[in-house]
Amino acid sequence: MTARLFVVDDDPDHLDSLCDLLAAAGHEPVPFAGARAAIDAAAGDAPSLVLTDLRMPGLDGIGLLMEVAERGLDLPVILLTGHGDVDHAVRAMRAGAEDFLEKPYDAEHLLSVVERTLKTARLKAEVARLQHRLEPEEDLIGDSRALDEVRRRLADLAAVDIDVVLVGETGTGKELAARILHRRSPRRDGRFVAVNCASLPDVGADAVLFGATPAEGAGGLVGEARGGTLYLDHIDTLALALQPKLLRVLEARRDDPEAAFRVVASASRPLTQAMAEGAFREDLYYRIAGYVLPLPPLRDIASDIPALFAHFVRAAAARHGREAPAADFRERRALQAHHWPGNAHELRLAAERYVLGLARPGAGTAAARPGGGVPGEQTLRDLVADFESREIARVLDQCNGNTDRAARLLGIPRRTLNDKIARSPLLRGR
Ligand SMILES: Nc1ncnc2c1ncn2[C@@H]1O[C@H](COP(=O)(O)OP(=O)(O)OP(=O)(O)O)[C@@H](O)[C@H]1O
Repeated sequence: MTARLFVVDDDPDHLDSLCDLLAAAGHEPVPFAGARAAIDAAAGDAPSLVLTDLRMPGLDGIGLLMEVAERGLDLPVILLTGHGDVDHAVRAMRAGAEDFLEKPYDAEHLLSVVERTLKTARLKAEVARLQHRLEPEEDLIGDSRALDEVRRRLADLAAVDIDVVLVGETGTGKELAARILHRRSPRRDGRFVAVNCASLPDVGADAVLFGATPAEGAGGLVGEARGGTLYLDHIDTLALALQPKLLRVLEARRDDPEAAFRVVASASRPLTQAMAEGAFREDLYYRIAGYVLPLPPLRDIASDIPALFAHFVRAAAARHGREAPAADFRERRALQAHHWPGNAHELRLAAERYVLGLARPGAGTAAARPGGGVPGEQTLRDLVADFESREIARVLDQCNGNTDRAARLLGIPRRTLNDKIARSPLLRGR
């Protein structure tokens, strides 16, 4: 199977002959005279393997290995060492080299080491992919009507080939929803590649996104999403300079169904707003906004908060090796009364503090909800009385204040109704 390999050597003759050997074996070698250039290119469009000389001026083979590890690049590296360079070879293996070959090496032997390394890397990727598919499916927690609606929409959208924009405040589960879309879509064999547009570097974002060699089409992170899902988080912050290129790549998807991928983009504000401010291109919007799905903030689905909190409590308890405490009625009410500007992120932290015994759920939060009062202090009796008063007020309105008819409709004696009216501050002044 043809593989793209980076070959690094400061000796041009040796570099040429190595590349010829690899090309003759059916691979696609990319030559580099220095380690630095190879690493920068790998960060944009990773090859299947790097074959590098150990001793080079500037960054040497060990330095290259260390940078690969530091940048979290999952790249097998084979080192070519000088004869008798045992110390360096040992250091290289410790630094994470896949293998090393002593010069002068036998061409056959080099090719067999390359093939073996490529095979191991493919197997590792396959195992990771299968493991991912075996992981328990994370689903949206909550059964409020709004969340049910989101769930239904996600199921409909997953089945069809359409790009989706998810709009919601931070922590409203946009990434979770995007992963659900990916998992349930016909393209789930491809990868789910998440790109946080807000944390792309100022310099070099182009290569990270599209690859270092634009002539070859989309490489980089966009290339990795081929056949899968490209999740563009915080797309409203994508630099204007990168937007036309993204548009071109998305348009090119149509020409090559094999390379096609679904775009799921997310934003914390409507993209139409970013467009009106001139921060987002209209043509790109109309390319990706196949369907715009809003995700509700926690304060709008307060009935779901206790279940989500319990989920985070269980996760935090497992992580810290503690018992999972259960919030009591008052605590659950306090949680529901909070404004939760950080939504699930904030709720997760509250759960962690609760598990560690650092704070009660909702402690110091009730007043944070605008106009929310202090429901955390209410008892069940208060809540029932509150509900009863509202129901009586509704029926009284319906009967134009006629207590006889209202008592009949409510199924209680008129005297009882009058008593309740006299005792309720809400009803007394009516
Ligand atoms: N309804 C939900 N059910 C289960 N887990 C949820 C739910 N909502 C959010 N989460 C969890 O809360 C965490 C934060 O959610 P997520 O990262 O999806 O939010 P986001 O909207 O993408 O946030 P940001 O805007 O900050 O990127 C994740 O671990 C996610 O799995």
